[in-house]
Amino acid sequence: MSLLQLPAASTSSSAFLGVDPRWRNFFGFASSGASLYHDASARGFRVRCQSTSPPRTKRNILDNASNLLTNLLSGGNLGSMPTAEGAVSDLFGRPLFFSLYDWFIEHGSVYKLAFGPKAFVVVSDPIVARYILRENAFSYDKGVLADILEPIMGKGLIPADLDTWKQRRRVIAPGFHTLYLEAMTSVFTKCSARTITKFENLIEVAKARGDETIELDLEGEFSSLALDIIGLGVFNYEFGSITKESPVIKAVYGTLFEAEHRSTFYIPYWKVPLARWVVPRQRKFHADLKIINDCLDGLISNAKETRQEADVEKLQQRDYSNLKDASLLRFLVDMRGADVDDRQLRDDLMTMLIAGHETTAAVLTWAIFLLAQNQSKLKKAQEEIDSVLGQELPNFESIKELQYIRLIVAETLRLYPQPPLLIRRALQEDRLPGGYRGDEDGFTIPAGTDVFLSVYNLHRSPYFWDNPDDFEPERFLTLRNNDNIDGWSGFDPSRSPGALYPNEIVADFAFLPFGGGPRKCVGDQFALMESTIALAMLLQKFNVELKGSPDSVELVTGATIHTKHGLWCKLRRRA
Ligand code: HEM
Repeated sequence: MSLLQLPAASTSSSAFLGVDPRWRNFFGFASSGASLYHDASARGFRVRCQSTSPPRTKRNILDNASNLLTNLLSGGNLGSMPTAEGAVSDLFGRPLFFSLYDWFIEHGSVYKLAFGPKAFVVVSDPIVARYILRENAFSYDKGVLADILEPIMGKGLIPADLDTWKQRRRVIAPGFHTLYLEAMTSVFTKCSARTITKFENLIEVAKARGDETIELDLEGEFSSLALDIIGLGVFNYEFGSITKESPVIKAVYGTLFEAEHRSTFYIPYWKVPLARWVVPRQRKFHADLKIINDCLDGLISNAKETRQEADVEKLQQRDYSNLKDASLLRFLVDMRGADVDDRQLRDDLMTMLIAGHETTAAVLTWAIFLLAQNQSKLKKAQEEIDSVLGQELPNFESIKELQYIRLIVAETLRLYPQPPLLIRRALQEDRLPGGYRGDEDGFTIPAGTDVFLSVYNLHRSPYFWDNPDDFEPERFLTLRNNDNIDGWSGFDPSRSPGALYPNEIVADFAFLPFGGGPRKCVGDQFALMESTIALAMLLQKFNVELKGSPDSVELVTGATIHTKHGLWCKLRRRA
């Protein structure tokens, strides 16, 4: 087989960008541009809007052009690195991360994926991942991911330049302190209870027709639940999306849809001059952004008007039971010495809204998908829930006792990591260490090289996991210690004493559900507790089966792995 060649531009809607539509899903590793959010955004509305993203400067354009050039040139300059040669058909009809897995098995844990002169380094190795994410983290930035997200998240933590990131991370991370997380468990419980009530009401209606079972798209329901939770937890805003649709909710879905669409395109079409005024989808996107930004601006100005300044240590000791607003925004505004302009705050909030919404919804979706196919494990989960909770609601303390549910959440993240790939770009020439299965001496990569860290490959690697494709939450209790692999310390829970959930430290970077190193997810504990509570409350009340066969649930990926047509399930009240 020969190296992939870029096909010629076609005459389709993408043609004005010079991109063959067959290549449009390349960067986002998607098999389809369609998504869960399509309907919500398609029913959107238009509002005349002002610019909400930073002005395009000559400098920006030059930087992008020079990045692209460096990257193109680096393609042929990766020395002796094994090269994946695939057929174009490998890229279509299924998400690219499946092909990246096949090439990993064939070529080893560090290989070059070449597309004509363009090349990416694909890493599926814990030693190299640890090096890039932790040991030499500041020699890499987010590369193409930042290009895609910057118009939406501005200088929020994910796309931020290093200086801004350092400043904001220092302020935001302490916001996720223990008392805040404890206060959040009542938000998780309250919102999950609303979802449960909705299902119970639907079952009552079904009963009136003589039916005990309802059929519904749980992915859609989890998306609403996660949106309501992130709104309350991050900026004390009640989306109420479980029961209603509002312009702000529509705008959030519209923005998410566009973010996903952008992540599935190779060329940044949104940077084409005048596109935002001429292309209807771009106009709608900017209108949606304006609606969200207006809403966030209102919340920020309210929070500032009621500011009660205090030192960070004092804020972390607040009596949350007496606070009307326990949100992260309250914390960020009240923190002494952390004054920041409204625009930065808005970028922070927008980043957390997007980073914390779809990811958690995806965890719940795939957990149910896996459990529905493993009814004995679902029963085991329900037995634990019955013995820990009975008919009571969960709280902060019960999370500690819901061990099996926590392991289900971790195992779901192993099999369906969100996102399946982490993206980096080398800021300078670097020497990657030898991996466990690659070149002993490692490889040199030039500045500008785009690196894909395949979390999916790491999590399903036959070299680190027994029966890697099987759903076995229990595996985390008996992980083998592969200390015969040079440079990798194996699995060892004692490296992370007190951790409630398996993490990258325990696995020495063979398990990366939230990344690792300084850019590790700042909301990991929030998300894990949210998923544990929502799952426990659902299984406490209902039995779940898939409506169709597991094979009929098609996967698509943008930033996260989700289904093409929803996760249609049958729900029945437990006796
Ligand atoms: C199950 C749910 C979640 C998953 C799987 C997840 C996963 C991740 C991963 C893998 C990263 C690292 C990305 C990289 O290194 O390129 C990340 C970063 C981040 N996540 Fe999460 N996340 C989740 C929930 C949340 C929540 C609930 C929030 C906020 C409330 C959040 C906020 C962030 C932020 C701000 C970053 C950027 C951190 C930085 O660069 O300093 N995430 N997330």
